[in-house]
Amino acid sequence: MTKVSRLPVTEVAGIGAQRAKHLAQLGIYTVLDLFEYLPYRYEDYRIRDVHDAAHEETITVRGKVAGVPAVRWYGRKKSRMSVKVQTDGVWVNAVWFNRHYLKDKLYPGRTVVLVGKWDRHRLQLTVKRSLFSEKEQKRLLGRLEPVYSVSGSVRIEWLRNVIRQAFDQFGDDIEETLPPELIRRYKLLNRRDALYVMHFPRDSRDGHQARRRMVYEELLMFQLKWQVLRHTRKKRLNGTAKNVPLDKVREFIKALPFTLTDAQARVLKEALADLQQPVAMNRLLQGDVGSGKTVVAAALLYANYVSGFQGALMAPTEILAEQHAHTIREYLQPYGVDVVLLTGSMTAREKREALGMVQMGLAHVVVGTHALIQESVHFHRLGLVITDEQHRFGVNQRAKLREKGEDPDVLFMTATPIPRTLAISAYGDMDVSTIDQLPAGRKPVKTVQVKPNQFGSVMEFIHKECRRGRQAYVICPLIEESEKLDLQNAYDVLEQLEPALQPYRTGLIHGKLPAKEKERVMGEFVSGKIHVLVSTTVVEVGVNVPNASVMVIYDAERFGLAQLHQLRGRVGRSDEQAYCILVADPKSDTGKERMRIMTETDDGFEIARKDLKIRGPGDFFGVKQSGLPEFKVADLIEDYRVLEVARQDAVKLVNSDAFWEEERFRPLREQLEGEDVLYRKNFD
Ligand SMILES: Nc1ncnc2c1ncn2[C@@H]1O[C@H](COP(=O)(O)OP(=O)(O)OP(=O)(O)O)[C@@H](O)[C@H]1O
Repeated sequence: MTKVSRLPVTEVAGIGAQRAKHLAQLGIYTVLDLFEYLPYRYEDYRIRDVHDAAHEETITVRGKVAGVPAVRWYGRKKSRMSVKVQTDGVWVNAVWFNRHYLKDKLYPGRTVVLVGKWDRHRLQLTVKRSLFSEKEQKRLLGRLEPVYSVSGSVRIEWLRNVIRQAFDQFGDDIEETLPPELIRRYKLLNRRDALYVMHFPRDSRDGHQARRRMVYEELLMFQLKWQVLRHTRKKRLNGTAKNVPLDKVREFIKALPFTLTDAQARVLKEALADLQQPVAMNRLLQGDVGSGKTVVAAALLYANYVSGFQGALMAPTEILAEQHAHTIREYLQPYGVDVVLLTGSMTAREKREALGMVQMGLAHVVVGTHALIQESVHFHRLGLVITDEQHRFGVNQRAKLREKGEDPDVLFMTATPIPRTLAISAYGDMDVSTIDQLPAGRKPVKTVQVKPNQFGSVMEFIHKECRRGRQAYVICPLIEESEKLDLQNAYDVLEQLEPALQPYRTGLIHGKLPAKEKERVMGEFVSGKIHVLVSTTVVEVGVNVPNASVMVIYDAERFGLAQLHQLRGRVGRSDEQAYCILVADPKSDTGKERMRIMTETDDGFEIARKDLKIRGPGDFFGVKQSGLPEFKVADLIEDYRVLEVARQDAVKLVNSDAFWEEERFRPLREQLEGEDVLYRKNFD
């Protein structure tokens, strides 16, 4: 049997060298890649009744032209044509943009099929595609057409055809990856049929079955990866059981300027117990914004140090790395711990110096960005690695760092409040600790929503807080897909704010600013020289300036709940009352709901739960910010149960000898192997 995973796409009739190059740009090299290049949605050519269609839904309707089209021109090129079409007893206003040449085809009485976006309030259909000929209608009506993400010179139509062709030629060679018992237990489609139906579903029931199979496969692979890692680590047992002088750690904690909350103390105890085990720690520490994760990290780095090991702390951005270095230094320097910063933007000389310190073990704690996992960094008895905002680091990056030491203890910190059960399922191989309590005396951040035209009163409020010696953040509107526009926008906001905030000083920080400049602006904000910090990107503000008491977020409805909550978490980090002002005029129901939730609750876990309920797709769990892994087919909320089932199956498989030895598991093992070289050695 031909291995479709090894066959180049040029084996498919109609794909020459040139076309193969274009496909390569989409990451498609082999025939199997082609099969696995799944559509991200389907165009639904099943005729719908407008009465049942939701607002803004894309629908296909059949109707009779009931009038003469009217064309309006905007300049010489742009046009808008509209005509009444009668369907299901409703007079729908059909609108075309820049398609005036279709006018002659739209004569009264003609039956047409139109695909477009439905405006339920205006009874209007903005047409995307019009099917006039009977032939075309016959070909498409009633079907679900796959839509692929394509770029460059690859066209969807062509891609569809070659995938069909590939199935004709090689479909039967698609290998089953799941063992027969799992297929039977869950009544899954075989891999070939599932893939075929994913591309060419006959109806939604059909599609549902195919999706079910692909989701299970994807989640099982995901869980297997984790379980294999965990399995090998446990088997090797070569973590180091540290001999932690607990009395010293206790002294450290006693000397802190505050008492740890019960939650902090409990979590610290859990992690300290891990350090003393021969199995390397692999723990997720989740805690709401401002719950005090950093001091727990500091205490652990200290425990690691007094046990005779080097420690590392990895942050997602330079600003955060710098801030952490600063904070950790404040905590640990009095105990003779040398903290060294290592970031990408340091000069060659600074870097060399830092690297030398790290290698010789003169640096006891290294704080940095991704720069930490580069080849040139050689650690000296690396015993503990802590990563902050762990979701920004991929599995491989984490594993790389792990390999640098002698299998160090690893703690991942995240502020994204993922309900605990979901966290345990998603991070299959980790233990989970949760700080579910804020330091005493914290007041909930007072959150209000204002309309964009209330600019004046917002300024007044910032003035008032600044007069009291407090500081403020202003987050600029988010303009997706264009950094340039973002920047322009930020400067515009600054220009508007500066005079309005006189005599208080404003500073701007954005992604494009050189590192040194960022550092300077941040430094001035921390020291209070700048009163109001204007910022474009969310990441740049993952900081701790307890004196800041106001957070203004422009266009708040455009951020997801998780992001909004993160941003709001930048204030309310002391005993003083803090405020969050959401500047928003939401039109959509989701936008309104988000604003309502934000103004009603301050508790991250509660927000996560509520969001799960309303489930704005692409909001909490759909976006990268959520901290959960992203999948091709699976959806963590919808398929949450499958995730848990897959986890249990993966645990059982990995712990059975059959999985490692028997033929029926070979395709699974091979697929895992193909995923990443890092896993390969587990199969030797
Ligand atoms: N037990 C405590 N009592 C009083 N203040 C505390 C306590 N623990 C931490 N803090 C202070 O609370 C502030 C927030 O703590 P920290 O920066 O560790 O939060 P975090 O959990 O990392 O938050 P985020 O994820 O929002 O960055 C800091 O100024 C810290 O000094």
